[in-house]
Amino acid sequence: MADHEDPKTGKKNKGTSKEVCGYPLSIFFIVVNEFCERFSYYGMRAVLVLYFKYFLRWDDDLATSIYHTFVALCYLTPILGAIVADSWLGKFKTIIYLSIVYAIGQVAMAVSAIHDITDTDRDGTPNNMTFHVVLSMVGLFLIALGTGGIKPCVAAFGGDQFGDHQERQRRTFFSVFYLCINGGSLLSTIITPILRAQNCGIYSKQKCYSLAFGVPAALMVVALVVFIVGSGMYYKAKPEGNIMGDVCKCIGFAISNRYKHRSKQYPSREHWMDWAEDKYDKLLIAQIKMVLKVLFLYIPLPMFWTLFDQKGSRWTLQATTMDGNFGAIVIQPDQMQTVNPILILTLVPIMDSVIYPLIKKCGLNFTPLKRMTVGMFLAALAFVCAAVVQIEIDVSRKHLTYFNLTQFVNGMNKPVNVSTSEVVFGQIEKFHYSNYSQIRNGRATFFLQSGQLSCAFSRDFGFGSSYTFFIPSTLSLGSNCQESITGAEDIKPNSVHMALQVPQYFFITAGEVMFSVTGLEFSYSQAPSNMKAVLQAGWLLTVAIGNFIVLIVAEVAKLPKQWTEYVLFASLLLCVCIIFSIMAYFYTYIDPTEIEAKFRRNVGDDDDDKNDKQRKLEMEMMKRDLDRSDDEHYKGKQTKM
Ligand SMILES: N[C@@H](CC(=O)O)C(=O)NCC(=O)O
Repeated sequence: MADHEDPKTGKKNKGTSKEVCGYPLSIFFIVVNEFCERFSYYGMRAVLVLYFKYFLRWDDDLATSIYHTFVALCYLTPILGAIVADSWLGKFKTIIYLSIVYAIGQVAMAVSAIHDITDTDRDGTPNNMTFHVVLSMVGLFLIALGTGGIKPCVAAFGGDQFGDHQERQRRTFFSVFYLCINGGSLLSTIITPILRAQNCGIYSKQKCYSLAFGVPAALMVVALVVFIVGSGMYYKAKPEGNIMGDVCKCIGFAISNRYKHRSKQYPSREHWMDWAEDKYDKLLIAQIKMVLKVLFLYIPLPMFWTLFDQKGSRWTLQATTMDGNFGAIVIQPDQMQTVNPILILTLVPIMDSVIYPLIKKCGLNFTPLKRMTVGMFLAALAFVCAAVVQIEIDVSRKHLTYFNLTQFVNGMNKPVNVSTSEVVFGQIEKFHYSNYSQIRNGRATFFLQSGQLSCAFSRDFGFGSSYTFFIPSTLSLGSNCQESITGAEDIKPNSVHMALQVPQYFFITAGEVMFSVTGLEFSYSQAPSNMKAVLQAGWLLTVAIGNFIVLIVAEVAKLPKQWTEYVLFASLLLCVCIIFSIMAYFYTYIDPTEIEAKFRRNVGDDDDDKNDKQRKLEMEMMKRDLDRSDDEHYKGKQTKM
């Protein structure tokens, strides 16, 4: 669809096919697409670490490492997506093609979690683990490519749909978009752990990871279909050329040119990027300088993500050693992650409409960089809370899992069959015992059958407990199993309650609102008009690096106690927070539009009747303006930090 220009106002009006309440109708499809895609991503991610641990039977460290490698990959691929969209396919086609790759990846994950495929001896465990590992790794790679690749495209594609006369609607769209992300994440993080906790299988029943991955796969297909249905209504901007490539080439030229002219006989230039002036447009150089200033500030940021993304790994594993019985409901360890989107949905409006205005009323200038510093501090505090909870668990804990394990000893002189509605213990020979089997938390009823003898008994199981039940030799027709069968508690249930994780979730989410939401807006406001995507990709790269840091620190530190690792991460972030606050203090806000306008006025117009000397003088003044960042505009105020 082409741009339409209002002949009276001269304003651009893009997606004019249909409008609802001032919004282009096409936006509806994009918002629904984002909701389904985030449901798919967060739903799969919520159960991932438990899939590694309990299905693939990896230890905590390997599970955590692969989890963070995957998340890191998801945030490395946005660069790829941005390049493909900008220089080749355009956003629309990139979203379509990569969504297909994404959906295939999700399906591969779901198939990899079907234990029956390789369970040749039908004992409930896969016999060819390599098949499951390889298929799930291929699936995760495709998902990372898809989700990361479309990430910088979808929001920007949504923004493209608005005409110049729809500024207010465009702003609202971005807020709704963020709420949709967290709505999708909230729902999926509730639903997929419930699906995972079901028992399913053809030959034997096991935890249903295939369903927990299958539903996100289905939602990704829905996301794709919804996006395609809206196809006829979208405004599809043409690819603008590979701006990232231009930026890299320009920087490369500046460095090599500087190196060529390293001898003292050449006068030095004010900024090293000025060495690119011999070949590149001054406007492009000015824009790159703005980007580099922000990228420099990004250097300490990965540490925040290092802590933030551990809620999906270490914190979920921590929850497996806790008691999730909340009375009316029983919370699964992976469901604790829902606390984050719930708090996001409440904290974002509270911050925007109450806290920030209140701080402003108190006369404090709570600039974006100050907010981000406070956000980092809150994340460090969250890890201190996690360490305290961990100490509490270590003191009370006797074992490492939240599953309940049960075995039977048959004291009778004949075989007996034991089962529940979900688990089959099978036939236990006389004077023999069964293997341990996993039993769901809460009340379970066991059915015993031996010849004419048939009876049932029920017991309550606390999180993480383990029992051995004795079937007495005296058990006979008409016996009361409820009274005759005795049980010994091998392992006591977990006693530290999952509610104790709420403070750490509160601090990490308050930190996220201050750090992440503000950081996104900061990156957008400080980026030159044609490099907003470059800075978004740079911002997402900090998430990727943060996840790699988890791997490095966990590998290098190899701390014996989990709580000491939490304290280590909190201390590291605190140090980084101090460094960032110093860097932020020296940062001065710029108004990219103003700087660009000055350059355009003075550089682009060759027909200008100013004489060369005058123009040169003005250019020098502007360059100084930029290098010293004299334009300390932030929302119309002179401000530092
Ligand atoms: N708060 C997160 C969602 C979550 O962790 O459940 C968020 O908003 N992330 C941004 C995104 O783009 O996914």
